[in-house]
Amino acid sequence: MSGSQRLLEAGAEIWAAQKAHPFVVELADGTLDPAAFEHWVRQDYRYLQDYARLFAIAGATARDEATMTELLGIAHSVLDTEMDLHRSFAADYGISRAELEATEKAPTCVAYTNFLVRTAYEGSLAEIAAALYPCMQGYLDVADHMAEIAEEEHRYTPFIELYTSDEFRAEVEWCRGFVDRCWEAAPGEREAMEAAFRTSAKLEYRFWEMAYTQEGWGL
Ligand SMILES: Cc1ncc(CN)c(N)n1
Repeated sequence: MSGSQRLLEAGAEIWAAQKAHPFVVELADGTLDPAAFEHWVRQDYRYLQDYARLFAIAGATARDEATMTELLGIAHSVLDTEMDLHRSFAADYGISRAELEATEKAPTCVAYTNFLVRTAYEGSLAEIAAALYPCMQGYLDVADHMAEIAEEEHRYTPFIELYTSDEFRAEVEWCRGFVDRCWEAAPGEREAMEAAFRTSAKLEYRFWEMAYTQEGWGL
């Protein structure tokens, strides 16, 4: 069994919980409270800044040119294509790019981005691969599930379209191969990879919950 399959098996119950989360179900059918979605847009924008940083650091750490090219290409596509979706959703809410950039991170967003950036600086390339994998495969699987249960087009359809697009699917496919190659090349890292994968996967679940409850600091 490949490394990515092993990790996905270890995270099966977290995947199921994500697909059943009310944020996911209500986004799919278009009934999600716009305030919860606005919270997601703002927090995810701040998340993606650090997510792009994770790919950039991984790209700088990689030894071979093909891996560097791919990781730095994904960093660019996050900053460009993916964050453009957020900028256009934000514009619908009358939120400027400067306001998005100035959004204060909620506790879950702090926890998730700190974990990713810390892994980027302190972890091995194998751990970084495992930490970023749930963010890619998780969004693709959740969006595929949304596309299956969505009955008609609505205000959130561009979200489903972006995360089920051929471009995003190809990036996820590459990340899966990256995880598999790290798993094979560094057997001594497998335990650390599984721990990083599970932490990211659980934080993915918590991120839906953060947006749905419009989590703040209460201060
Ligand atoms: C929290 C989170 N995780 C993953 C993705 C997909 N890049 C995202 N936009 N936001």
